[in-house]
This record gives sequence, C-alpha cells and structure tokens, in this order.
Amino acid sequence: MYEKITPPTTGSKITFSDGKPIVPDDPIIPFIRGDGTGVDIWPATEKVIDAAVESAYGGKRKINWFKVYAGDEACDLYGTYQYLPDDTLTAIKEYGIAIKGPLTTPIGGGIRSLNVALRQIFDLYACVRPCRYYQGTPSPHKNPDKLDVIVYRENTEDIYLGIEWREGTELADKLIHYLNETLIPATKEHGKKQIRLDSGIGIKPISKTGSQRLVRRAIEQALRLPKNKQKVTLVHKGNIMKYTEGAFRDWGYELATSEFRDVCVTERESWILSNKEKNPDLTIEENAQQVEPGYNALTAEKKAEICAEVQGVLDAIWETHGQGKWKDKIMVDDRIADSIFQQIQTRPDEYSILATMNLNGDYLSDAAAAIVGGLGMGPGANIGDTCAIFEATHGTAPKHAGLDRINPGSVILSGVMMLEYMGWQEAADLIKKGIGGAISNREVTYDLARLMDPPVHPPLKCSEFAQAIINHFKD
Ligand SMILES: NC(=O)C1=CN([C@@H]2O[C@H](COP(=O)(O)OP(=O)(O)OC[C@H]3O[C@@H](n4cnc5c(N)ncnc54)[C@H](OP(=O)(O)O)[C@@H]3O)[C@@H](O)[C@H]2O)C=CC1
Ligand SMILES: O=C(O)CCC(=O)C(=O)O
Ligand SMILES: [Mg+2]
Repeated sequence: MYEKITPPTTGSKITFSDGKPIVPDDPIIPFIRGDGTGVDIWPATEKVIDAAVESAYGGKRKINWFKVYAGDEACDLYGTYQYLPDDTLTAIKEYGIAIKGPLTTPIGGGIRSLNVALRQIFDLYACVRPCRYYQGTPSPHKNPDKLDVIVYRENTEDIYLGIEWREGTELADKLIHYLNETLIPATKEHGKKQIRLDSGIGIKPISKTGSQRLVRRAIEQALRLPKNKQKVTLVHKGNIMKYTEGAFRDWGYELATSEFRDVCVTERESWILSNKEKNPDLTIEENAQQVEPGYNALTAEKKAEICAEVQGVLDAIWETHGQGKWKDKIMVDDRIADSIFQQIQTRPDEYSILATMNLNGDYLSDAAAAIVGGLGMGPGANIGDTCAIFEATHGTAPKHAGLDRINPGSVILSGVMMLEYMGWQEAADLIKKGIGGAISNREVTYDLARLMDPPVHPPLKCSEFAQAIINHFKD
C-alpha cells in the first residue's frame, strides 16, 4: 500500500460518521513535520501533546504518530519534485485526522502551494482560525483581551483555485482577446472597458455551494458559543466584486434565513423589528425610511422594493422573532472587508465569528493573530466532512529555521484544536493551562519576550518553551 513509509504497528483508525470523527483510545495520526521552522516546532509540539495525553489519561489513551512526508523532506526521500507523494495522501485519507507544520510555497512561479493542495484534495472546506487572547500574552494593542473571534475561511476556491495565465503566454493572449472582443462587449454594464494586452489573468470563482457550506459551519459553530458570542459576520468586498464577493454575502444571508430561520436574525431584520417594537403604529414606509439610509432620494421603484422588504420581514418573522425575541437569536450581519480590518482593532468586542472567502480570511487571520500576540499564537484547523488537517496560521519563517528559537505555540495550539475535535478535552485543557502558566511566568520565546514589559532576557528556546508548558500543566 505504501512505497516508502510504514504505519505504526500499534494503534487503530479514526473513522467518520455524519461529518464527525469516531476516535479510538489509540488513534494513528499522520503528521507532516514541515519545512523551515517545522524542524524546530514539530518535535516541541509532539512532546507537549504526548505529555498532555499521558498526564490526562495515565496510559489509557495514546496517540500513535505516523510520520508522513511533504515539502523539502519529501523530495529528500522520494526524489526531485516529489513534494506531495501518494504515500502521504493515502495515509491522510486512511487515518482521517492529521497535523502538519508549515510548507514553503515559491513566489511568482514554481510549484503551487502544497498547503492549499492538501485542503483541496481532501475538500477541507472550512479553515477555522480562532484568535483569542491568552492572559499575560504581550501584545502591541492596549486591550487585546477584547478580541475573541474565530475566522471561518472558505478553503477550497476563490483565487486559491490557482487558475491563472502568465502574462505574454499564448493562452493569456488568447483569453484577453476573447474577453476584449467578445465577452466584454456582450455585457452592457462593462461598457468600453478593455484588458491591457500585457496582463496576467487570474480567475476568482466563488460558488454558492462553497459559500453556503462554509457559512453553514460558521452558524453551527455560533450555536455552540455562549449567547453573547452568537454572532456571524459575513466579510466581503461585495461593493467592488458584486458577483463573487457580493454573492457570497447574499448566499450567506439566504442560508441563514432559510436553513437556520428559527435561530437566526439578520442585522437589517433586527432594525425592522425593533423599529416596530419602539413604535407599534409605525407605517411600513416610515420603517423603511429608518432602515434604508437616503431612502427619500431613491426612485419610486427602489422605494417600493424597500417597503416590500420591510413588509416581508414583518409578515415572515414578527410572530417568531418580534417583541424582542430576536435578541436571543444568532445575529448575522455583514461588513466590507477593508472595514473589518479596522473594526477588529477599534471595536473588537463587537465581533465573534468572521465568515470569509479564502483570500480575505487569509489576510484577516494573520491580522487578528497579531492583535492577540502574534503569529506564534495563531492556531488553525482545516475541516471537511471526512477528514481534518490541523496547522498553524503562520508559514515556515525561514530566517528562524533550525535555530531552536521560534515559538511553537501556534502548532501546539493547533494540537489543542485537534484534541478538542477528537473529544480529548482533558488533554487539551492541560495544554492551555500549561501555556497560560508559562506565559504568566514570563517563560516565553523571543517573539513574546520582546513585547513584554520589561522585555524578557534571555528568551526561552523553542524546545525550552515546550518543556515550560509541560511544567505548568498542574499549576
Ligand atoms: N500553512 C502554511 O504552511 C503556510 C505557509 N506559508 C509559506 O511560508 C513561507 C514563509 O512565509 P512568510 O511570508 O515569511 O510568513 P511566515 O508566517 O512564515 O513568517 C513571517 C514572520 O512571522 C513571524 N512568525 C511566523 N511564525 C512564527 C512563529 N511560529 N513564532 C513567532 N513568530 C512567527 C516571524 O516574524 P519575526 O521574524 O518578525 O519574528 C516571521 O518572520 C512562504 O513560502 C509561504 O508561502 C505561509 C503561510 C502559511
Ligand atoms: O500555502 C501557502 O504558502 C500560504 C497559505 C497561507 O498563507 C495560509 O493558508 O494562511
Ligand atoms: Mg496566510
């Protein structure tokens, strides 16, 4: 079955039922060490996870690690250009849950991202990146503890599908001519626009299927959160990219108000309902004026549309959501992408789950991680219906590779997410406790050390931080 790897001789397989993992006490879990700082981070992570499982279950549960290869390490073992060998894909498919370090992607040419390839091959459509503050973590922000968001990033499409044509190639040329001469003139709203002949072209597909299954996961997550965090914000640049990013927003609202009708209210619906609650005699048009900025300047047709919307909302949900009942529902709103970057800094406590398309989520998860302590504290999970791969938000940080100084926190916290996903909460809690203890004791790696006041000198090495986390399990 495998060309160059051998699974552990002990251990059992994780299986999936209805999108949920069924985990034995001795699961076999494949891991990819990763390029660059993966060489430092992975051993630290494995040590912490093993110690937590041993400490929590006293030998009754144990992970049987299965080393599989990707990136530079894979090429060393399997040969040139064998970045993602079949062995690795077979093992992940077979065992269902995997964890990985970061993998390098060249810029401007060369292979396409192995990280993205894994997400697409296993249809891991939800990239889940919690950005929450750990007490005592230094941050450049005044109130990092106010940010507690989970980025739910669509993980399989958008520009990450990687359908592009390089400038100057025959196909790029052909496509540009076809667009300029046929498709653009055939679309009235494009007017006389033309694409420059020396352009590279990339395609940005955003599907209803991809958008709605991501938003579904985000709303399901909101249902599991405490009442005050039951909010999903659809992030998009729909004012500019109307039929991709704008459609993502519309499909998100459509899903929330159909499949989750009884448990969701949209922000706009909440305005309509509360306007009527404050003034039961309000006419439909007065309500519409309060909901739609600039209503009075609209055309008669547009005004009629807004009034119909107000009437429609009251007819559909006044009974079930009115008289303040909407306040107990999941609030679904939307924000334009540039605005959300400032909002998470200026009004962090107003947000909870940020449902995004692929590119926006990539940007936003780094930015949110920075607020709560940096990329050293940014975990993540790629979740599908029959497989999950856990990995940090950050990349290979090549300048720190092999120096035993990088912060392993993000991959360790990705391990915490994995343990929670497996239902091994006791082990996950020990690690969280250990991280909290190490940080509040100022036992930290360089990245956190330099932000602390006063700065910590000397900082702990990567391996020492792992040991410090273990030492603080039982504080
Ligand atoms: N999922 C994946 O595997 C990902 C892979 N990549 C790939 O990684 C490579 C390098 O990308 P790059 O843009 O440099 O981004 P990186 O995320 O690798 O690193 C950028 C900077 O972030 C900080 N940082 C990253 N990881 C940590 C950590 N564990 N602890 C503390 N600080 C950290 C460091 O800042 P400082 O030096 O200031 O301390 C580092 O120089 C590229 O090939 C890219 O494609 C990128 C993202 C995700
Ligand atoms: O795959 C890569 O190289 C980058 C991916 C990335 O930045 C991410 O998923 O956050
Ligand atoms: Mg990224």
